Amino acid sequence: MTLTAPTPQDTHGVLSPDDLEAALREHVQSYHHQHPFHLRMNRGESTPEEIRGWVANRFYYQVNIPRKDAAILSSCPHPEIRRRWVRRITDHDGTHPGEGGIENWIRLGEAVGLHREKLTAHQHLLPGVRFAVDAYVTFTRTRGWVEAVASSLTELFAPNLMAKRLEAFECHYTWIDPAALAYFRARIDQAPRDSEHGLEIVREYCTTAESQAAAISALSFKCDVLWSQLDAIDQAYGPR
Ligand SMILES: O=C(O)c1cc(C(=O)O)c2c(n1)C(=O)C(=O)c1cc(C(=O)O)[nH]c1-2
Repeated sequence: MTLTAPTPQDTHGVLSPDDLEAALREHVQSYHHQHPFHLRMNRGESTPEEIRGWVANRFYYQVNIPRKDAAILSSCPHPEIRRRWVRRITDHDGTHPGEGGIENWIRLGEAVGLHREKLTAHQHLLPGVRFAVDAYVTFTRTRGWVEAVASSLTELFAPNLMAKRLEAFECHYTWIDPAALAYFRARIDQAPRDSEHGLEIVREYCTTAESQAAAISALSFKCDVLWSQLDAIDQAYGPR
């Protein structure tokens, strides 16, 4: 195979890494921080029942995140990427029983009045949330690993929302023990580290018009996953 400089035709429609990143970042417009359920929650207007419904249903997302990360690990052929990506699994699962993000989420559940056994058995799970989360896991199992990585990039937008949420919980929902908010405190540092890595991968590997379009549509799909979860939660627990 001869290596020649790309002709103008080869690069037609291909974005520079910076333009690709800008196109991805534009998706903040459809991120779930704008969902009416989150807006009400951050204004301090959610009832205890709404908060409980949200915590119980978001638990299904939480427990499935390490499963989708394991799917990405299984299809990624690069040891140097897997070595960094694997950290996401231990962040959520912990390295010992009683540690990690899932356990912290269960403690949040208990602090809002949910029973550990009912929460972990998904007894409160709404069908719309199940379908949305399952669609995310299936996406990462069936698409190429770079597309799956791109779908995680909603985390680019998460730290602002987490910081606002933490403030709202501490200020408005004083019936919740602040120690139970450990999950959100941890994510404020973890999300930027994770999204920086994801972005680095997408910038490096999406070098054709097709792969760039696939990355952008993966992120759009993921915004829909998050939005659909909240639609289902809002419909079940929000004001009529
Ligand atoms: O509470 C949120 O608004 C929120 C959003 C997101 C996100 O944007 O995908 C994640 C999380 N939380 C989160 O806690 C988390 O661990 C997480 C992992 C991922 C992912 O796709 O890999 N997103 C998110």
